[in-house]
Amino acid sequence: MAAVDGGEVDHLAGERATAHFDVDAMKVAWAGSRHAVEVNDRMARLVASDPVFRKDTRTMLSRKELFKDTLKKAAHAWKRIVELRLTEEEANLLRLYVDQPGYVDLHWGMFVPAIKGQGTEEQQKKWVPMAYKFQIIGCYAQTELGHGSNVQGLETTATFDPNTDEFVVHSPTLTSSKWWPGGLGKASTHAVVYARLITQGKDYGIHGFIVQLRSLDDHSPLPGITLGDIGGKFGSGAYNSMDNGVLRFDHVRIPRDQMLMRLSQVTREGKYVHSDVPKQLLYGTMVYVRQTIVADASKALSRAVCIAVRYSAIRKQFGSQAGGPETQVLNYKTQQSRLFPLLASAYAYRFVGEWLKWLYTDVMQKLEAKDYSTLPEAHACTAGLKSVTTSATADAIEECRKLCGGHGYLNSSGLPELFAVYVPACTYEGDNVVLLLQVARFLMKTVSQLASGKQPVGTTAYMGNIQYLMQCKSAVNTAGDWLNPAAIKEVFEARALRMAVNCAQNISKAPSQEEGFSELSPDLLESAVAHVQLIIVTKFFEKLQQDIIGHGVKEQLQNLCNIYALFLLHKHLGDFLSTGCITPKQGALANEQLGRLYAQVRPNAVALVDAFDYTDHYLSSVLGRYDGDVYPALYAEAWKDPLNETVIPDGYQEHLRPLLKQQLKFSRL
Ligand SMILES: CCCCCCCCCCCCCC(=O)SCCNC(=O)CCNC(=O)[C@H](O)C(C)(C)COP(=O)(O)OP(=O)(O)OC[C@H]1O[C@@H](n2cnc3c(N)ncnc32)[C@H](O)[C@@H]1OP(=O)(O)O
Ligand SMILES: Cc1cc2nc3c(=O)[nH]c(=O)nc-3n(C[C@H](O)[C@H](O)[C@H](O)COP(=O)(O)OP(=O)(O)OC[C@H]3O[C@@H](n4cnc5c(N)ncnc54)[C@H](O)[C@@H]3O)c2cc1C
Repeated sequence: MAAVDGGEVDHLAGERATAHFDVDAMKVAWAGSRHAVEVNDRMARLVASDPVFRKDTRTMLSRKELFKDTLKKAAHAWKRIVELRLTEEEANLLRLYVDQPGYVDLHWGMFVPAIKGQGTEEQQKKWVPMAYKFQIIGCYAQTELGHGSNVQGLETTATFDPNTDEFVVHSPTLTSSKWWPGGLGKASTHAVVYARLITQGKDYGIHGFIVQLRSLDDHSPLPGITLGDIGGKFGSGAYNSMDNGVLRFDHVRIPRDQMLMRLSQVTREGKYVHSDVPKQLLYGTMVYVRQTIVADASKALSRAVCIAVRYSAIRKQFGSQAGGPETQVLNYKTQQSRLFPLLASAYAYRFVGEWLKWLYTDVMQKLEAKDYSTLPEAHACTAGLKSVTTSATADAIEECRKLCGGHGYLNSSGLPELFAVYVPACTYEGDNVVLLLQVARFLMKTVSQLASGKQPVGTTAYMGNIQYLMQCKSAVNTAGDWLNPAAIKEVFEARALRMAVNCAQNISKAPSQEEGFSELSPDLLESAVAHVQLIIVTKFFEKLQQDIIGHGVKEQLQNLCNIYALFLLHKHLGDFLSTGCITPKQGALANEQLGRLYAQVRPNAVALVDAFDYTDHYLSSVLGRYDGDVYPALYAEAWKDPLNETVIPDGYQEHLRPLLKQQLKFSRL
């Protein structure tokens, strides 16, 4: 049976007509500038119009086919980047819209930044141009079979041999095998390897080394190196396009100058010298990537929300008893109360991601000038925001799948693959719980310094207002009062501070700081989440203070900001009540206001997801199509499944026919 033809109609035109704002101006607010809209659009369309970048049959490919397809796409993307002389910004976007995880992500996302951040100028001059021209392919080999979170616990050794001026890189145990690095399994020729530096008989802890893994002539592993892929991962398609790898070293020798020596050096004689920079700069690449992961969260979340909103406007159920039309599921208040907070979160993460990028750039400039004072805050912000936004996004993608009912479970909805690709973000680049505990540690330090009169700055500046925030009571009296940014900010600040102070007080009752921290760690996690949510809410309000142009755009963003904040208040009502920041009545008023805000978003919902400006190719979802022509597309998609290549399935003769024709009968029948 062939596919049914779809019409040329925009089934969502009615929805688009009800929008109260200028969608093109909203595109600018979302993307950050008119230039960003233009370049995003151009790169997305370039990818969408190129048959090599098709991805509609991806989930049906075998692992080998998928990997080969990824190599093909990466090579083709590079060819186009060179042919069209794309700028770095354009090239990054082109890769983003190709939308298939692969070795290039780690090559550009971690290998190059690691060399730039931790290599000397000389090392950068030698290695970066080769990496930029793809004469070498690199990955980031830190995690081992036995240790990922605990970086200080890594076991791989790099022992200096002064006789030959080389390091001997070795995997002393099974658990020291490098395990997980993306791009390592099959593609990379080089890696930045993290290993314990041993010289003159002393262990100086973890350092980075550039190690060649494969021959540049025939790609075979170099002597002493064992490596391969670690095996299939969660979901079909999805992250299986990536060759996450295993790597073992058997006394592999590398020249001394392949230790990344910007932060510390080993001299020709084997003397260890540490520069006067904080040793945590070794973790700089992780800080950089965590910051990019926050921006990625808004991308992934907005994709899922775009699919769920458009489909919810098309899908109709119930309400036609009198012969009238059925109800669009988007009109159900339950659908709105599940979906609109996710829509608001997508915008919130987009703006906090923008701010985090600014913070990161600012910290980097300060580091260049040898000012290391903002490093702890940069670490806490990147770790905390990475954790909160990825956990919420992973949950939200799954919620969007459910919001699309049964069809959301089909691969052709795009949601299963999006979830499977996205969910490891909660683990990679730092397990989300481990990272939140880092934030909590930073908060406990800040609280303990309050007593000494040290004024907190940046994202913890609110803690300086401790006298007021520990005893204030919200003055909200009506549902409308919750639209006042000051009222929202006050309760979020009071909640975060009171939770942190409670933890600090309880820790101080324990026999030791360490025992108290461990005992209180579940509470500390919640305290860290409260602090990070305050940052997101605050940055959304700050965004609204900026010059936002376009008819109705600011009003829509205000609604979304209020939804984001009041939804969090509703979700974490227990925190706000138990810390005495609000009364149960005020909690109920917040919920009442939320309902009103959802009603205001409803006519704008489709236009608000249109403002993400995603092509159908990037969305890769029959449910999220721009034209809303969902049913013919679903129908056509089914016939593409390999199972439908023949009318009679493979296996009929061996297993179905004998069963159907069997003469044996159960004796009881
Ligand atoms: C375009 C680009 C696209 C990119 C796409 C990429 C694709 C993505 C694909 C996926 C790719 C996935 C790729 C991958 O997955 S790569 C592998 C990622 N691995 C991890 O993230 C491991 C997580 N673990 C750690 O980071 C450390 O072990 C932690 C932090 C847990 C402990 O650490 P440690 O054992 O040392 O102990 P400590 O807790 O006593 O801390 C000691 C002090 O250090 C401070 N501190 C700690 N950390 C930092 C920091 N970072 N900056 C500044 N400071 C820092 C800390 O506050 C404390 O300060 P103080 O309290 O003493 O003052
Ligand atoms: C898809 C993917 C890609 C990756 N790519 C790379 C890469 O390119 N390069 C690379 O080097 N690595 C990579 N990794 C590895 C990744 O960085 C680690 O898996 C991650 O840091 C988590 O470490 P772990 O696996 O050791 O988890 P574990 O630490 O073993 O976590 C197991 C459980 O223990 C809990 N836990 C651990 N420590 C604590 C603690 N102190 N307190 C409370 N709870 C704790 C965690 O919350 C978790 O629930 C990748 C991983 C994945 C899944």
